[in-house]
Amino acid sequence: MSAALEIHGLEAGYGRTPVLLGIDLVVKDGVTAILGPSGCGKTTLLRTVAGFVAPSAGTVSVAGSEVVSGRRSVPARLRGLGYVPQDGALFPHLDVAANIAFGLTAAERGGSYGRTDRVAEMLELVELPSALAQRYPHELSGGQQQRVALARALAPRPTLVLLDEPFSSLDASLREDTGRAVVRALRAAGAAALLVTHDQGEALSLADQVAVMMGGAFLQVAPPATVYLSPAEPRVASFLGHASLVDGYVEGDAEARCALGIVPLRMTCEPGAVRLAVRAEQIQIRPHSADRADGAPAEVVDISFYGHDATVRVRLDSGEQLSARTPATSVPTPGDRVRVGVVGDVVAFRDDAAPRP
Ligand SMILES: Nc1ncnc2c1ncn2[C@@H]1O[C@H](COP(=O)(O)OP(=O)(O)OP(=O)(O)O)[C@@H](O)[C@H]1O
Repeated sequence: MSAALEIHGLEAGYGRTPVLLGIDLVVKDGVTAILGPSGCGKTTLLRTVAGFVAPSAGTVSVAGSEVVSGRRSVPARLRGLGYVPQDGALFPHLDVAANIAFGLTAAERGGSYGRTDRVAEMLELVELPSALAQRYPHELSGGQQQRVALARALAPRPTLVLLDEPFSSLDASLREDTGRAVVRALRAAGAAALLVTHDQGEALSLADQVAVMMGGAFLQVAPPATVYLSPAEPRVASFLGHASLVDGYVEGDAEARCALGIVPLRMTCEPGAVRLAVRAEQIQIRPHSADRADGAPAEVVDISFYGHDATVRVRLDSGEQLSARTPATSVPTPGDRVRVGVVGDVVAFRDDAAPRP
C-alpha cells in the first residue's frame, strides 16, 4: 500500500529567503506531529504540501500520486487533502451542515446518498450532537468549531488531513479533550494526518510519529517515546522535555563522570568528552548536608510553580545551571543551599571539543 504522504528533498522559501532546507518525510498512516519552535518553518511545510506555497526543489506524493515534481505541480484543490487551519476558518454565513457539505461533490450533496446523511455521519464521527447542524459558527464554542472544521475536512474522504495548530486557541482542558476527539475521528475515518504544533505535550500524547523541526530541517523523525527517551542530538534533548546539558567524560562504556558525580548511561558510548542530557524529572533536589553522597552542592536560583509541580533552577557550585522538576509539596526557596542528584540513566552525546572535567 502506498504511503499517505511521501516527501523527498523538499525546499521552499519566500523571495530569496529559504525556509525549508531539504525535507524528507514518509507518513504511512496515523498522526505525524511536526514539532518545533516558532518560525522554524512548520506552517510553510504544511502550506507547501497543501499546494499554497510553490517549492523550489523536491517531490511530494499523496497516496502514491506525485503532486509536486520538478516544475510540475498539481493545484491545491486537486490534491485530495483535507486542511484544518488554526482558527477552523468556518464560513460564518453558512450553518454547520452547509459548512460540512461544502467540499462534497454535487452527487454526494444531492444524490441518493444525500448531503444530510453525510453531514449526520460526520457530526457523529467528530462526536457532536446532530442538533448542532442548523447552528451558525458564532453559536458554537471554540472546541465545537474545531470539530466542525475537521468534519468539513474529512467529509470528502481525504487520504491525508493537514492540521495547522488546530487547538492553539482553546484553553488547556478543552485542548486536551478536543485533541483526543480529533485523533479518534481521524482513526475512525482511516485518514492519516500531519499535525503542526509547538506544544510538546500535544505532539507526544497525540501522535504516532514526531518530526522535530528546527531551522527548516528535521532533526529527528521517530515515535514519541524514541524522540523523548533517545534524542538524536542535544538540540532535540533540550527542546523536548527541557533537558539540561551537562559536560561529562565517559571512562567505562556504561557510565560518565560529570559535576553531578558518576551517572549511568542509557546507551554505551566510546570513552571521551560528552554532553549529557539530564531531564528535569531526573534531577532530585535534596536538603543540604555535609554528605557528598547526597549529591553535588548547589544554590537555588529561581522557581516556577505550576500547582501539580514546580521547576526549580539551581546553580551547581561548579557553575553549571540545571532545571529540576520537583513535587509541589517540597519546593525550596530561591537562595537555599541544596544538594543535587540524578535518578536513572542519561543520554550521552559525543563532544570532542569539550574539556576534560
Ligand atoms: N508569507 C511570507 N512571506 C515571507 N516570509 C514568511 C511568510 N510566511 C512565513 N515567513 C517566514 O518564514 C519563516 C517560517 O515561518 P512559518 O510560519 O513556516 O514558521 P512556523 O514554524 O509555522 O512558526 P509559528 O509556530 O510561529 O507559526 C519565518 O521566518 C517567517 O517569518
